[in-house]
Parts: sequence; structure tokens; C-alpha cells
Amino acid sequence: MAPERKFFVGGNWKMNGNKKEIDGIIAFLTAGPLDPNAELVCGVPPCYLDYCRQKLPGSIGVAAQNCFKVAKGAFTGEISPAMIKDVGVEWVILGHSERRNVFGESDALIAEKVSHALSEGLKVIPCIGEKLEERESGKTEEVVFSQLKAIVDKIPEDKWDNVVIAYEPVWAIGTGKTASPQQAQEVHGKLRQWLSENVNAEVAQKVRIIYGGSVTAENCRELAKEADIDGSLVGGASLKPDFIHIVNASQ
Ligand SMILES: O=C[C@H](O)COP(=O)(O)O
Repeated sequence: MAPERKFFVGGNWKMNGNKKEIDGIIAFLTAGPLDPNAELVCGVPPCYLDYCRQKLPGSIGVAAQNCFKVAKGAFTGEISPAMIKDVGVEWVILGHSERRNVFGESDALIAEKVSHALSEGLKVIPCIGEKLEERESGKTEEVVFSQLKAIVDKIPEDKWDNVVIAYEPVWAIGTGKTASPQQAQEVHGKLRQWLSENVNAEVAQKVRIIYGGSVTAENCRELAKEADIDGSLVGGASLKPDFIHIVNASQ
């Protein structure tokens, strides 16, 4: 990680937790100790956004795990950026591979969601990443560049400070098969180069690109040492007290 980029860790709880379990997570996060130089954001289920925002210390951010592309209306089951902001939450994760692959979200829909969330003042964590067969057939770059392009086309120049990009190879998510630090760095470096060529050098230098996929307390430090890995997006391991080590991985 380059020193000018603040280390960023997202804990994506996915569809896990109840009030009792969440109280346990909040207790270990509050006890810490957490690296004051790291930014921590917890992605929580929608029905607990308000609960978590009220109970977590203000120094820990809260994120929704999804939102829709318009402010309100007849969209049963959806929540809007305006609603997320209304309960004091600042962040949203968009285009996670489970949204893409389980719920069939397209690049175009994800891009519209990113656009609307940014315009409403939310900070966004758009996710990209290739599937195993795409990696094995040598298409990793093609896939992640095209996913990135769809999103980048919708990010206004003055909103880049509100964006943290998550690279999550689908084959590494929840499988215990972490990308090696070198494999992850290779893609992160190429994404930064793509941003430099297709947006501008300043954005490429300042935007944080975090890695997700079976990050644990054991492998987080090696990943954090890589030049273009600015933190992690953590699923399963964010539910356990060991998560503190992941937040502190750059110390
Ligand atoms: O958003 C987080 C990723 O999907 C990673 O999940 P995982 O750490 O359980 O592999």
C-alpha cells in the first residue's frame, strides 16, 4: 500500500447475524484496539442498518450491501440511497459477485446504482472480479477492465474521493482459496494502470483498491504489503474477533 492512501477494511457480514450476534461483533470491534490509521466500514444487512449505526462507535463506518438506482417508488423489496442516508449510514457496497451471480445484476444496472448512490451523497464500494473459468481461459483482464469501465463511466470527476474499488476474484470468495499476494497485486497493478490510462493519473494514484476473497488473520499482512493493495473486503472472517488483526494488518 502506498502511504498516501489510507488503509481500508470492509467487513461484509452478508446475510448473517441477529441482534445478539451483532452485539457480540460490536463488542469486539469497540474493544479493539483498532489501528487509528485504518478506515473500517461494516457492511450490514438492511434491517440492521439503523441498529448498527446507533450502536457502533462513530469512528467505524456502516455500509448497506446493496441499494436501488432511484430514490423511491414501487420497487418492492428494494432500499434507496436516500433511506440509507436517512438512518445515518454513509456507505454502500455495490455489484458484489453474489449480486452479480446469484441475483443476475448486470454491469449496466450496477453502473446505474453507482451513479445514483454517488449523486445522493453516499460513498460506494463497487466490486469487480473474474470467475474461475475466466481466469483459466486467460480472460481476467478483459473481464475486470470491462466491469470497471461500466462503473467508471458513471463516476463524475469530483466524486472519486467517495469511491473504494474492491477486486474480488469469484473463485476466492468463501472458498478458502485466497489469491496469492502476487496474483492479487498483479491485477491491482493492472487496474491502477487502466485507471491511469482511462481516467487520469491523479485518480489512479489516489483511489483505494482493496482485495476480497478468503482474507484471514493469517494471510492479511502479506496481502497488505503489496504496493497496490490498499486493504481488504472481508466476508466470513469479519464476523469473528480475529477480524481485529485484519483491520490492523498494515500496522
Ligand atoms: O465481500 C466479501 C467477499 O465476498 C469475501 O468473502 P470471504 O472473505 O468470506 O471469502
